[in-house]
Amino acid sequence: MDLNPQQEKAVQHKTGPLLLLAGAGTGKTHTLCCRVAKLIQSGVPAHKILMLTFTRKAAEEMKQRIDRLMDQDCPVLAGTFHSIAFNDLKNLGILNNLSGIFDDTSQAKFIRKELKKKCFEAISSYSPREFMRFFSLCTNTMEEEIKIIAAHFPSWLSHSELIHKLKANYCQHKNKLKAYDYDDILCTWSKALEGPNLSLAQQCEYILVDEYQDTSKLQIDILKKLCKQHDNIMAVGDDCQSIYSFRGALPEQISQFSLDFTGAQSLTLEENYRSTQQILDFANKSMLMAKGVIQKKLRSGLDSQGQDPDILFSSYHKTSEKEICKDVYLKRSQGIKFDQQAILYRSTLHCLRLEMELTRQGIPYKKFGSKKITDKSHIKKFAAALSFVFSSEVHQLALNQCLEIIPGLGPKTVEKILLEISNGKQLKDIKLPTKSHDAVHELISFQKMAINKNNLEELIDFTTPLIFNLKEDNRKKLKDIYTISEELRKAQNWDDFYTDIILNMEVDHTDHDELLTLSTIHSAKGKEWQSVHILAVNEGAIPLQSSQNIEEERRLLYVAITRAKKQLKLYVENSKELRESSRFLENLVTLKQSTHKTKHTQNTIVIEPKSNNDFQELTYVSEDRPGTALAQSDMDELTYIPFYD
Ligand SMILES: Nc1ncnc2c1ncn2[C@@H]1O[C@H](COP(=O)(O)OP(=O)(O)OP(=O)(O)O)[C@@H](O)[C@H]1O
Repeated sequence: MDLNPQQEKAVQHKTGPLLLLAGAGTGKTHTLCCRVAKLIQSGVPAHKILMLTFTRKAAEEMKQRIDRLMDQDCPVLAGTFHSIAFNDLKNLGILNNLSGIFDDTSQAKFIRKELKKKCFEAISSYSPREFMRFFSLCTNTMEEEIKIIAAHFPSWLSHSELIHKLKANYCQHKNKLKAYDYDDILCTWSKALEGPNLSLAQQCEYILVDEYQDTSKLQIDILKKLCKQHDNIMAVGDDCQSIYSFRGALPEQISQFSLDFTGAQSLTLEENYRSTQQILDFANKSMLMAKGVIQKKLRSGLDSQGQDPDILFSSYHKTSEKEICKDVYLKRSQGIKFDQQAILYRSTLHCLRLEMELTRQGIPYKKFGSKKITDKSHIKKFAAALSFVFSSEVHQLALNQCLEIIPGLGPKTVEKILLEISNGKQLKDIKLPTKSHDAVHELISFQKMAINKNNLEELIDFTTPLIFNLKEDNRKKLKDIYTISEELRKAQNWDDFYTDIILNMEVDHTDHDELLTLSTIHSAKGKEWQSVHILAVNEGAIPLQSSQNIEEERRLLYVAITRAKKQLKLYVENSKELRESSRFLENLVTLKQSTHKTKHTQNTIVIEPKSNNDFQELTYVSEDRPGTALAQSDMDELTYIPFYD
C-alpha cells in the first residue's frame, strides 16, 4: 500500500528524535513499521532496532507486520517495556538472586494481612487494590507520596504517615523475599541503564515507541537513557487515546516530547484509512468537549460510503442482546465474517447477558480482557448445582462438580458416592461424613422445586458461600451467578435452558477460525473491525461510576468508536443499575421536538400514538430537560417528548 506524503516523510526520517502525533486510524503503527523496514533495507542490522509498546499482542503484531513488509523473519527486538526490561536485566545477570515476581494476588494478600494489624486500624477499611494502585503510581509518576495522595486519594490525607509506613513494610517484605513486583522491574532497569553495563542502551541504535501517550514518567526516563548515545527515538501516539492514567500516563505528556528529547521534529497525519466519514464525524463530535487534548479533525481517506452510527435505547421489555445477535448474523450473511465484528464494553460486567445469548445462539466468540463467563470455575460449579437440582437425570460430571463444593467431601469420598449412585443407590440413602451431611441434605431438599425467583435466590444463598470464599470481593462473581440464574428464570423451562446454555457451555470454540470478538475497550486499543457494537453507553458504565477522571472516560469512548471501519452501533441500557444515557452522548444524538399526549407509569411513559409508526413507548426520562422524556420509535428515531404525570 502506498504511503501518503506525511507518512513517507516519517519513514524517510534519518536520525534524531521524531514525534508522529496523529488521530486514530491514520496509520501511525503502519508508518512505524514501514520506518523499521526502511532502516533494515538501508543496512541497519535488525537486532539494533528496539520497538516498545504496551501489550504482548501489540508487540507480536508489530513484529508480524515487519516480517510481512520485509517478506522474511526479521530479528527486530519488539516487546512491552516490562518484557524487554526483564530480558535485559536477565542478560545482565542482575536477576540472578531474584526469587520470583510478587504478583497482584501476592500483593493483595500481603496488604490485607498488614491491614489487620492494630497499628493500621485507621486505614483498614480501604481496599488493598487502592493501595496497590497508589504504590504503582508512586513508582510510575516518580512523584512524592504526598502529592499523589493529594491528587488521587484526597480522603487519605489525614493518614499519610500510616500509608507511608504500609508502603515501607511492603517494600521491606519484598526485599526479604528477594522478589520484585512489576514496577520494580522497570525501576531496576532504569538504574541499570545508568551504569556502564552492556545493556540494550549499548546494543540498540534506533528506539521506536508505539502508543506513546500511554508512557509514564518512569518509562520516559528509561527512553531517555536508552537513546542517550544517539537520540534516535521515534514515538507515535494520540493524546485523545490516552487511557492509562491509573498507571501514571497523562495525555499532556505527549506535547512535552520536544522538551524531553531536545531537537525533536514533529509530524502529524490527517487522513484516516480505517473508517467511513460518517463514523469519523461521530468520533470528531464525541471529542468536541474534551479537555486537555489537542483537537484533531479526522478525515476519511477511503472511498467507501457508510451509514450514520446508530444509538439504540433498550427498554424494560426489549433488551439489546437479541438485537445484537440478530445483527451479527445479518452482517455475516452480508459477507462480514464473525472475526470482522466486535462487541466492546467498559467493564466486563456489562457483557454477561450478551454472553448468555451468544452461548444460546451458538455464536462462537473469543473474549479479551477477562475470562469467558462459561469458562469461569464458579459458573461451572453453579451450573452443576443447577443441573443437580433441576435435571431429571444428573450426569456424573455435574454431580462430581456439585458434590465437590460441599465441605467435608474430598475427591475420594465423592468417588465412592458416585460409585454407589451408579450401583443404583439414591444420594439421600448414602451414608455421608458428618460434616457434609446437612449441606448435602439441604441440596437434596431443593430438588424438584419449581423454577422461580424465590427458589433461585434461596439456591444462590445456599450455594455461593460453598462455591467461593466470602471474605474476598465476590461482587463480580455474584453478578455472574445472578446473570445465569436470571436466564434460567426467564426460560422457565429447565430442558430448554439445559440444551441452550449448559450444553453449549461445554462446546469448545478455540479451534474455530471465525470468532466474534468480545473485548473491554482497554484491550481493544490499536485494533479494528468492520462492525463494532458498544454496550452500555450509560451513566455509571461509561463514565464508570467509580471513575474520578471523566475526561479519560470520554477518551475511552473515543477509542471504542474509532475501532469501527464501516458500521457502528451504541446501546443505551435501561436496567435496574443503568438507567440514564451517558453524558457523552449529549452532542451525538440529534433530536426533534414533538408534542404527544403521554401517561406516566412507573418505569415507562406511555404515549398516545398519532399514527401506526409513531413513538410507542418512552424509555428514558431526560434529567437535563425537566418535564421531557427521550423516546424511541419502532423506526429507531429519537425525540424529546413532554410528559405530564
Ligand atoms: N497510506 C495508507 N493507505 C491505505 N491504508 C493505510 C495507509 N496507512 C495505514 N493504512 C491502514 O489504515 C488502518 C489503520 O492503520 P494503523 O493501525 O497503523 O493506524 P493507527 O494510527 O496506529 O491507529 P490507532 O491509533 O487507532 O491504533 C490499517 O488498516 C492500515 O493498514
